[in-house]
Formats: sequence, C-alpha cells, structure tokens
Amino acid sequence: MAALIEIERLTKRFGGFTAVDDVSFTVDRGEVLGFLGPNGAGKSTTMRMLAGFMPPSAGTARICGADVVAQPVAAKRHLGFLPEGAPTYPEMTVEGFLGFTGRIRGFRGGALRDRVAQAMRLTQLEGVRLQPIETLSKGFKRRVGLAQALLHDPPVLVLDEPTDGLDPNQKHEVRELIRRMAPEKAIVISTHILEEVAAVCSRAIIIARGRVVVDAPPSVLEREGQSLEEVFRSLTLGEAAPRREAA
Ligand SMILES: Nc1ncnc2c1ncn2[C@@H]1O[C@H](COP(=O)(O)OP(=O)(O)OP(=O)(O)O)[C@@H](O)[C@H]1O
Repeated sequence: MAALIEIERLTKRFGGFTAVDDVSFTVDRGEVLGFLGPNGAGKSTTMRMLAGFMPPSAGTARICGADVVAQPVAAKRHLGFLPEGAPTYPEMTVEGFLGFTGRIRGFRGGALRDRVAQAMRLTQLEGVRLQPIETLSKGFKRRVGLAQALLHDPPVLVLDEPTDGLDPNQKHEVRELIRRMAPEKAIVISTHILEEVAAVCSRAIIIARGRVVVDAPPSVLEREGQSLEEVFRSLTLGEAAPRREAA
C-alpha cells in the first residue's frame, strides 16, 4: 500500500530565490517524522505546500493518495494541519471556534458535540472553553490550534512546531499525545528542540537551504557516534562539529 504522505520533487521559488529545492520523502502509517533545520531552511514552506496552503512551483504532494493541488478536498479530509502561530478568529471562544471547525468538517448535533469535547479533552482546554481566543496565553492559543487539527481524527497530521510556547508540563503532555496517536497515523512535526526528536520521532529529516541533507532514524544518527546536535550543526553550518568520544 502507498504511504499516507508522498512528496515528490517538491520545489518552491519566491522570485529568483529557491526556498524548497527538489524535496522528496514518504511517511507511512506509524511513523513520526521530525522535520529539522535552521531558521529559514524551508520547513514551514514545505509543510504549507504539503497541507495545500501554498501551491508548489514544481513537484507534487499526496495525502492518502490525493494530490493536494488537483484533489484539495479529498486531501484535506485526511489531514489535520497546525500552522505556525495562533488560530484565526480571535474573537471566538475556544468552544465556538472548535464547533465552527467541526461544522466545516461536516459534523452536526451529538457527533459535533462529542468531537469538540474530545478535542478539548486531548489538549486540556476544558477550563478555558468559554474564553475568547484573543484573551488566551500563547501556549493555550497553540493548544487551540492543535485541537482543531485533531478534531476529525485524521490519519495524517502535519504539525508546525506543536510545542512552541508551551510550558514544560504541556510540552510533555503534547509529546505523550503524539506518541499515543502515532501507531494509527502518519505524523510530521517540525521542531527546533532536538530532544523532542529523540523523544517522539521514529525518523528525522534535516533540511538546509531548502534541501534534504539527512533522512534517518534519530537512533541511527546517534549510533554513528555523534549526538543529534552534532549531526545538526555539522550539516547545517557546513563544517564538521567536534566528534564525541566513543563510549
Ligand atoms: N511568501 C514568501 N515570500 C518570499 N519569501 C518567503 C516567503 N515565505 C517564506 N519565504 C522565505 O523562504 C525561506 C524559508 O522559509 P520557511 O519559513 O519555510 O523556513 P523555516 O525552515 O520554517 O524557518 P523557521 O525555523 O525560522 O520557522 C526563508 O528564507 C523565507 O524568508
């Protein structure tokens, strides 16, 4: 069976600048792919193209077999996307916004109420359900974004820095949630936190200047005698980082 996420030769140019350059990878059910790279490497641009929010200049992305450009509705049905930043509609309450999202996803009546309640429970938002989103702290806003991505229980999750702005307890909760969901889904997360990759990801891709420079399980990278941080630095700074002494 085809992988749930298939990216082939994806490229994005902004004028004469190539932000994402010929990127290809697949993600199977059960995999959590950590998408790493320095600021400006092209992670968010790749994720936006994968989520159908930005048209590629070349190449294709498919979610559960549906091309995100040619079959956008079919692709989005199978996708939960957490973009960078906070959810829109800041004047809506948490519950109102999730209800709105659920109706767009086609849920009504009891099914809609159950979905909203379940999404709030998973992201621990019940205590602020009647609060307007604009009055929430950064971490709570982030969790509202995560709740809307999970609401329809999609097989594919694309999460752009899901733990950004969360306190250590919430970071832990969100990582646990990702781990629990992992067997049933294909998940891509971008992060700047290298320990997060070791903690939740079965595979890591490092991207630098728009190109994939590593695609391997974090354990394999570390087994070669280098910490993930050393691998990251040596590949993205363009010079060798000092090797760790073998144990
Ligand atoms: N709409 C746009 N127009 C022009 N350039 C853009 C646009 N969006 C992104 N870029 C550029 O593309 C490059 C990749 O940006 P992107 O946001 O994908 O990086 P990133 O890896 O997600 O970075 P960060 O870790 O800082 O979030 C950057 O140089 C950025 O300035």
